Parts: sequence; C-alpha cells; structure tokens
Amino acid sequence: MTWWSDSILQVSAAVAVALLLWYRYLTCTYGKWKGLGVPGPEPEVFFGNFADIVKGRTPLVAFVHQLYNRYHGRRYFGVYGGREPLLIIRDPGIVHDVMVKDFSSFYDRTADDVSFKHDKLFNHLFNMRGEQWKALRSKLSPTFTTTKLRSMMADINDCSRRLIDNLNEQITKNNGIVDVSEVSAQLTTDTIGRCAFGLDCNSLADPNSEFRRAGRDIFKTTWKIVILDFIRTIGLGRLLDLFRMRGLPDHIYDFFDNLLETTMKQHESGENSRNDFISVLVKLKNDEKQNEQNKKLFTDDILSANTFIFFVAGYETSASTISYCLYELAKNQEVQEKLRQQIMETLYANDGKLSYDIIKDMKYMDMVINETLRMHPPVPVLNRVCSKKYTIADSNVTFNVGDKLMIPIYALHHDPNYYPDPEVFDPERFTDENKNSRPLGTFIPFGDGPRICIGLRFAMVEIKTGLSEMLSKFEVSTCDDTPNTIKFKPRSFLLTPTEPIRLSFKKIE
Ligand code: HEM
Repeated sequence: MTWWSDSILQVSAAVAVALLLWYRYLTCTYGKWKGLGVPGPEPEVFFGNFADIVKGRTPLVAFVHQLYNRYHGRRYFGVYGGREPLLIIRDPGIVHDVMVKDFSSFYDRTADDVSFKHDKLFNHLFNMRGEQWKALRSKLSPTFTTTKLRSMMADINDCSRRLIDNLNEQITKNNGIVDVSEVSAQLTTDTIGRCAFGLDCNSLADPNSEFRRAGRDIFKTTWKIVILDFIRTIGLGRLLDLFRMRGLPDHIYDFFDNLLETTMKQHESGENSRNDFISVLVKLKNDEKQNEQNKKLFTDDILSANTFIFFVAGYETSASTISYCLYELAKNQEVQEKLRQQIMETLYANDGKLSYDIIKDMKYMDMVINETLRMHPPVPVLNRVCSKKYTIADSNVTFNVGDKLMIPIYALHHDPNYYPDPEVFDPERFTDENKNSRPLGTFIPFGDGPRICIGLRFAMVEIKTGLSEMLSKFEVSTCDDTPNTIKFKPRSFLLTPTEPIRLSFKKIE
C-alpha cells in the first residue's frame, strides 16, 4: 500500500466518523415524544417534520391545522422543527395555564440560543426575553392608555377621511373594483405613522410613499429570510451571530435608524409635542442617561428595534383584519346591512362624529370584528419557551428550561367542538352569552396573559373607525376577481393571502 492510499483511507474514516457524529447529533432527540407516549408524525433527518414548510410547499398554519385535526381527542401532540422537539397544545385548558396562570414558567417566545446581536432590528419587545422584556414592557405599556387613545382620535378620524377620498378616486378609475388588501395597508400605515410617530406617512395619497415601500419590503419573503428563520427554528441561531447575518435589506435598517433619529429630534426641539410612542422612547432615553443601571437595557439599537416592531405590528395585523372583515361582509350581505345600520344610528346620534367612547360601545361591530379575528387570526400560531421547569397537569410531560411549545391559534379557532360549522361567518357566536359558554383559551387572536398584544386597544379603535367610515359611504360586494376561498402564503409568519383581496365598492347615494 502506498502512502497516499493510506492517507485516503484515514481521511475517509475521519469523514465517515464525522458524518456519523453529525447524523447522531441531528437525530438523537427524535425519540423524545415516543418515549413519553406523546403522539406525533415521524420526523425525517435534518428537517424533522418541517420539510414542506421550509421548502415552501405548505404554509405553517395549514401544517399545524392538519395535525391538530389528525390528533383529535388528544391534549397535545409532538413534532420536531429540525432536531428540536416542539409540543403543540390542543387542550385550551393547558393553553390558558401556559399563557396566564403559569406564565412565570413561560415568559419567552424565543430560546436563549437565538441571539439578535447582529440583527439589531429584531431585538424588540416581541422577541425579548425574561427580565429585559419585563422592564421594557412596563415602560412601553403607557403608549396606549385610554387618555392617549382619546387624544389619538382626531388623527385616526383624519386618516379614515383620507381613505374615503382614496376610495372615491379608485372607484372612478377602476370601475368600482378595489384591492382592499392594499388600501387597508395604506390606511393603517398612515394611522400608526400619525399616532405613534407623529408623522404624515402619506400612503393613502401616494401608494409608493417611503413608508409604504418600507412596509412592503419588510414582508417580502426572500430566500435569505427563509434560511435564517430555519436556522433559528432548528436551534442554531448562534451561527447567525457568528457570521453576522441580517435578515432584512440594508435600506430597512437605515430607514428605522433615521426614523428614530428624526422623530426624537422633533420631540426634543418641541416641533412635535404629542404624547405618543416616540415621547415614551424619549423619556426612556432621558431616564437612561440618569440611571447608570439602565444603560445596557435600552440602547439606541433597542429603541430602533422597537420603532420597527410598533410600525410593522401596528400596520400589518390591523390591515389584514380590515381586509378579511370586508371580504366576509361582501360574502354575507345581511351581516353587512345589520352592521351598517348600527354605524348609521351611531353616527346619527353623535352628529356624524366618532369618539373613542362612542366607538368602544359599538357592540355589533365588536361581534363582527371578533368573528373575523376568529376565522382569520392575523397571527395564526404562537410560540412559548419554558423559563422554569414545569409539568403539564395530569401528565408525564415535563418541560425543562429552553423546551418549546406551540399554541395553534388558527386551529383552536376552527375547532368544531368550540365553533360548530367553523367555516361559516357568524358574528352571533360573540354575544355575551355565547362567549361565556366557551372554555378559556379558545379565542386568543391577541394572545393572552402578561404578554398579550400591547396594541390591542389601539388596533380595535383604528379597525372600527376605518370600517365605520367605509361602510357608511359604500356598499361592498364580491366581484369576478374575489377569491372563493383564501389560500395562505407559504413561508409567512402571518396569515397572509396568496392573492390580494379585490372587492366591488358602490357609493351609497
Ligand atoms: C388586529 C390587530 C393585531 C393582532 C391580531 C395582534 C396580535 C398579536 C399577538 C397574537 C401577539 C402575541 C401575544 C402573546 O404572545 O400572547 C401580539 C404581540 C404584540 N403586538 Fe400585536 N396584534 C395586533 C395589533 C398590534 C398593534 C396595532 C401593535 C402596535 C402598535 C402591536 C404590537 C405588538 C407588540 C409590540 C407585541 C409584543 C408584546 C410583548 O411581547 O410584550 N400589535 N400581537
């Protein structure tokens, strides 16, 4: 044997051992659910059960819903995201315990092995963990107090009036056909811009405004984002730090840095004296200067990341609720008529003006929006990571720190046990009596417990105002372009339709 065949043998043996060890590393977790007697589909090496999701063949929400139905009668089932075990909860009692009663064991949405050090825009309230989340949440909570919401009404009403101008123009131009996905996004971009940042984003007047373009670019699914998400899902998030990888196009990072700088300057110079989200950040920054301890908690990068999440969460989820609601109202004319009647009566009784207190008491409107959020929850699944050892009641499943679970919001909202004929749009499901007859944990479009959506009340006010303006001026119906059923975009964290929703608008004379 020559020296080189010897070397080839040694190298081949080393490669074989390395591959074997890698294979062992990838698969050593796969026995977990079987060992505990937890049902679940068989995983395959590398992707676990997420192959179709990562390859873009199936949206996550459809995958989870299908398994939720398959394990009918079970309290939970187990899957693997890559090599990471993930328990998906079916029992609303456990859902409620995890989110509310035993929250101290499930503080976080992301595990410690996911760092956002080099992707600074993602180090925001939604992703933050433990004490840092708690500290920031308490500082940001005053953003949407009742007093502040009352004072935001002038801006919210103004944006809704601009929406009507936009719709009138579109109707004349496009023969009554309106892309409600786009127009709702323009409305909510302008509203969050005015109410949180004190800026005129101008999206309704110019669909290619800087803000609207940024909003669109953030939600473009690129391969880079898919790969980064997958690396995080399979627990290798630290690699992203190592290679200093960022998920969004560079201009988005510059956009939010500039947005923060400009709006803070406006506040500091007195040019903008509103008591808005930016004023909360200015206060945070000033407190920080005086308090050495806080310095590391609220850096400029963290403030920038939170500007990002308030903008993104503030416009996309509310826009999707408005467009899904119009879609259902177009298909269910009798509900639309009943809602219009309530809107007209409310406007008539209040000289045509909507205030926070009037909006708050529109009961039927609440029922219609809740039914929309039941059928089309913008955030269709939620994650929680164990922060303190926890055993599920009456079970042998124990979570150790870092173990993950998923709450299948969409599947719970479509479970015929709680919502008979779940594909039927029926706001009567949300009368007080019907609401109280369902178990806790079966209606959670905004999440629940201390980590519940911080923008819930603001979202409801802007959605109600926008719908009131539109339905008092236009009748909405389906047209040839309206999809019969809505298909969801694969690789989207949100419940995004594959095609824009187009409806026919007719002016009420
Ligand atoms: C219809 C509209 C909206 C829906 C359906 C929605 C839904 C949600 C959901 C499901 C969560 C996770 C809650 C949990 O884990 O328990 C969440 C969190 C959050 N939402 Fe919303 N949201 C909406 C509007 C908004 C608005 C308007 C804003 C801001 C202006 C906002 C900002 C946030 C933030 C910052 C978090 C993270 C909260 C935390 O971790 O402390 N959302 N939202």
